[in-house]
Amino acid sequence: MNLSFNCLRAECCRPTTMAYRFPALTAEQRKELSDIAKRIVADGKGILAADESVGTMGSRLQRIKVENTEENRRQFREMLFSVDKSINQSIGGVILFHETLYQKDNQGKWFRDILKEKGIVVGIKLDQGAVPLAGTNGETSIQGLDGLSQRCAQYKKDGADFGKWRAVLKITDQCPSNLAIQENANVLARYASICQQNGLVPIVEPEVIPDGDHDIEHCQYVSEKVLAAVYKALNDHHVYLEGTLLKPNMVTAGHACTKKYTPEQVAMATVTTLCRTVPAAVPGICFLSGGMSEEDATLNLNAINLCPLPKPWKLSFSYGRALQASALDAWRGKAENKKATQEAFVKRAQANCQAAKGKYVHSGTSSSASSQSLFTPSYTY
Ligand SMILES: O=P(O)(O)OC[C@H]1O[C@](O)(COP(=O)(O)O)[C@@H](O)[C@@H]1O
Repeated sequence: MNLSFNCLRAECCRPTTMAYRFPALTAEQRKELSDIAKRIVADGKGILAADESVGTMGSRLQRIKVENTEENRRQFREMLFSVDKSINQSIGGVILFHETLYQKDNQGKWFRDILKEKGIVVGIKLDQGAVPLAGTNGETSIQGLDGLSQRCAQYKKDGADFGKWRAVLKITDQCPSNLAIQENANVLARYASICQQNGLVPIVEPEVIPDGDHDIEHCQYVSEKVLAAVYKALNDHHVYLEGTLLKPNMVTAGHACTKKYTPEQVAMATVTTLCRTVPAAVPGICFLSGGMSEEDATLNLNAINLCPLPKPWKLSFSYGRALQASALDAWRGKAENKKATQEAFVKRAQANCQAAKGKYVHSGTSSSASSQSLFTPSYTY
């Protein structure tokens, strides 16, 4: 038998680079990756995305009139990471920014050790921001592939077990272009492959941002095109899907759309999109919150988990703004607000854990911070 052909039928015999003959990963590597991915999304757990870059954190802190210094960023994050150990019932992973991975608490203990002792998996933001795609209507690619393998190897030694890379696609009359879709899919796949080679589970984040007045059908059409391209590229790059997590946008109308949709409509459009594009081998899909209010992000996630369509993946959260807005509002840069800050964070984490099981019951008493829109126009770094 000639094994350099992928099919024995004469009419379609073509030489091929068969991944099974040149395996990208050993059985041990695959097991490690799949175990990490499953741990992060086990039993309704989700991810705290505390990986805001310095600039993004600056705009968060500006809202509460706190100066964007390294020490203020450290203090806020220490409050989140030092909550009671029971947080591990709702948070399976925390994504850190480079600076935070190398920070310590007031007692001199590494943040990463604090998280690991709680049984929480440590992740690291690996992308290095958007750059223009020439010849497009302001579209972008993401940089950070150069030296990525060395960075991943170092982060793995320093305690990280998963990575995150966010690509940004926008909806306008001409966008996203085919170039932006293909380029970002390919870069995400290359990043995912490099992560896996270094023992990090890649979180693949192709975000279709909610700017615009498009309706939900338009967002669904675009999200399907983007996700289909991403999974084609991941397959082309021999990425082991069982050792990945997807971080997509929910399928919603644009922020300026006048028509409003219920959580059930968002859920139906979102799960339909995922059914059409995301293989069942992917263990978990952790949504970003994309500027929704904390409460909307929780209600939509709950509706998604109640949606009567096939759902072969865990459907959970990887929220930045929707897990931290009330906490930031409670903190306002004052040490004496520690208890209120931690309570606000734990409350959102528990609510989203319930939503990831389709068991969230809205209490009817939302704080003003939790129902406030967290939308930031053109949220591209
Ligand atoms: O612009 P930055 O600093 O990369 O941050 C992007 C943020 O977007 C996310 O990918 C998703 O955050 P949201 O849930 O707030 O939409 C976070 O992980 C990250 O903190």
